[in-house]
Parts: sequence; C-alpha cells; structure tokens
Amino acid sequence: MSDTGVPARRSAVYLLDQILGEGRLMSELVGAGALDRLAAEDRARAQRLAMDTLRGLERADRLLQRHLKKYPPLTVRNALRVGTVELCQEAAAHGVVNAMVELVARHKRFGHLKGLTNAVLRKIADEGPARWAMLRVPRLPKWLRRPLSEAWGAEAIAAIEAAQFAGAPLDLTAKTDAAAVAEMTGGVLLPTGSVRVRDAGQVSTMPGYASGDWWVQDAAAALPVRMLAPRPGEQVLDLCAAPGGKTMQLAAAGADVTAVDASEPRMARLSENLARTGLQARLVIEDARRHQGAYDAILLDAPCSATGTIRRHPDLPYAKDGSEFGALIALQAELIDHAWSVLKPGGRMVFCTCSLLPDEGEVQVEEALARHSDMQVVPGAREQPGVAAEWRSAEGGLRLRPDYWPDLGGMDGFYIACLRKSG
Ligand SMILES: C[S@@+](CC[C@H](N)C(=O)[O-])C[C@H]1O[C@@H](n2cnc3c(N)ncnc32)[C@H](O)[C@@H]1O
Repeated sequence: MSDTGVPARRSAVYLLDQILGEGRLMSELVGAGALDRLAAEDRARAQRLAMDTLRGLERADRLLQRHLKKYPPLTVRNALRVGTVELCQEAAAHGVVNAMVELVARHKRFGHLKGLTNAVLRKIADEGPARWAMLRVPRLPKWLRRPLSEAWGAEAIAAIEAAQFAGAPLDLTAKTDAAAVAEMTGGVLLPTGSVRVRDAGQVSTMPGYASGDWWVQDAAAALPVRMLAPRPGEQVLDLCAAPGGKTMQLAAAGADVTAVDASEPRMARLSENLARTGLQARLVIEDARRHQGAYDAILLDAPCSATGTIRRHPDLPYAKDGSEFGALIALQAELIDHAWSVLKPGGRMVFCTCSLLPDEGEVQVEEALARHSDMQVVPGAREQPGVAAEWRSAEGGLRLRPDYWPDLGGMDGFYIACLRKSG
C-alpha cells in the first residue's frame, strides 16, 4: 500500500459511492477500469476495504448514528464507514483517522467536512471497537431476507447471515492432484476434493498458479461437474461457460468440450484460463439458446441472482433489488428447454445455479420435469465423496447453503440437479 494509504482508501470510497449510490456491482466497476490507476497492492486493498465495509455496513451505521446529527453527503458517509470498519477491525487508529481526514479534506466539494470526519472518527477510535463486537450480525436487506426466510426459516437465515459476515476462504480445484496442490499452497483438502487456503495473498503469486496446476473455484461450484461425471472422449456441452471453472474441470476429465457463452469479455477470460492450465475446449461466443448440436452430456450453469455468492460478493444485496429476478427465472427455463433439445437420447444434463432462491433451483427442476415427459432426475448423482445426506432436496437435487460446513469455513450457496433423457 502507498505510504499514506490514501489512494486505496479513496478508491474504496469511490467503489462504495457507485455500489450504494448507483446500484453498480463491484465486478462491473473493476472490469470497467475503476482501479486501473492504482498499484496492484492498492487495488487489492481498495477492494478488500470496500468489501469489508459492505459486510459490516449495518454495524458501522449503528456506531456512526450515535455521533451524527444528520447524515453527511454519501461520499463523506462512505469515508466514515470505511474508517469505522477499519478502526473496529483494529487498524492503527492514527493512520486511519489521518488518512480519512486527508481524503475528505482534498475533496472538491466536501473538503469543509474534514473537521467533522476527524471528530467522528476519533470518537469511533475510542469507543467503537468495544461496541462493534456487541452489535448483532448484519442482516440482509429486507427485499432479499424475506424470500430467503420463507424458503429456509428464521434460524437458517441467521446462520446464512453469519456465514456471509464471516466472508469466504479461497478454494482451489486441482487439475490433476488435489493432495499435491494442498501441499504446495499450504491449504487443506476438503471432504469433497477441493483445496481450501486461508489468508491467501495475491492469487497470481501463489505456487502452482503460473504452472496451471489449479484454478480458483468455490468447493460448492466444483460439485456440478463431479455430479455430471464426464468420461474421456465424451462430447460435452458447457452452456454458459465463462469464465470457465467448470470448463476446465470437464477438460481435465478428458471430455471433448464445447464451451458456449454470450459474453465476449468473459470468454476472453476463459481463453486465458485454458491457456494457463494447458487445457483445451472449443469456444463459441453466442446466445446459448441458439446453439445447435447433439451432445452426450451437458452442463448448464445458468445465469441467476447469484444470491449464493454473497459471502464473496457483499455488494450484491446493495447493488440489486430483485427486480431482474423474474426475467432471470424465465431465461433459466428457456435455457433448460433449449439445452434439452441438443442432448442425445440417453444423455444426461446437470442444471445448476449459484442461487439460494428455490425458484432458481428446486422449483425450476420441478417445472422442467412437468414440461418434459422424457426427463428424469438422477438422485444417485448426488452420491459424491463428502456430500452430506442433509444437503439432498426432495425432487432429487442437491441444495447447498453458505451455513453448511460451519467448522470448515462454509461454502457458496448452490443448487444442482442431474437429469437424464429417456433413451
Ligand atoms: C454463472 S455464470 C457461468 C459460470 C461458469 N459456468 C463457470 O463455472 O465459470 C453465467 C454465465 O452465463 C452467461 N450468459 C448469460 N446469458 C446467456 C445466454 N443467453 N447465452 C449464453 N450465455 C449466457 C454469462 O455471460 C455468464 O458468463
């Protein structure tokens, strides 16, 4: 980080302004170059500060409320929030306060609020850390909490929120030898075969990254391909493939993979990932609903609300409001129906989403079964190493939640079902 820490903190505040004020996603902002002018270390630091602040936003606001008669403009409020979260996570108080005061002082319109920033953050430095620990685990915004509570119950939501507040470790999928990857990265081998690394630094400098021995993939996200169980030489279609975590698993298993995705920039990342890992797939940039062919097996990782990934993407509940979910659910059904038309009789398809909403999982499969008389669920596909019986859902799929594996550090929320077409 730069000496003063001001550039990283200023960028963290900018990210928060855009997420909380404009409803933009962190990935969109970073992809559009919001952090390009920072040094690599500052880029990582800015993102970490913004994400930590979003995870702790409710607590930060409660502490700040005590010292503010009225809310300052969003940028200053966000500077106070970042400072509060840092102070309560035991960063050196003088560094944080000085950096935040300097940042506000240099602001073209709000420079006059530097005195307020200084006074408030000094009070937070004195009493904030002790109070922070006594505040409740931050809750999801109501628009998302309500449907999730209806689906999983109050106790589960509290556990899911605790998992989201805790954040996520780094999970890796090995190209060939998971035990060797655990050894080289200092990680632990998880029951399902992924490798988990705690307190990982910069991914690209970790052992085995440049040589393509592994790729980053949450343990839950690694299960759909295990359930599809691709065989060497099989014609496998990976629909909605980018950036390619599952494509690489399919290719590493020896399948003949066609990867389709509508997004050119995301497909460029898939291409880079294949080059780094020395794996091969045929890449097609097109709308999956137009893709033609006849495949032995299909993996459909459909676009969804991504509500299962909030541990890693705490911006999502703030940038979104659920208004686009209806269109996503309709698109998922269209994708299932089209994928089914390019699956050979006797073939199998795994449908999955990184969502916690049953409408994007269990219900989607129940409705697909009603539309397709030649579709059956393959409940046996769930019998994978490390997969617990409690994760099984009634219609034959697998329901994964962030509050599972509490002692191991959780997992992303996912829904997965393996479907067979009558032969
Ligand atoms: C959940 S992500 C896929 C993640 C990927 N399977 C992996 O494991 O890395 C969903 C993808 O669907 C793509 N997508 C959305 N609508 C699409 C469509 N109509 N046709 C093809 N791809 C689409 C998005 O570009 C995005 O890359």
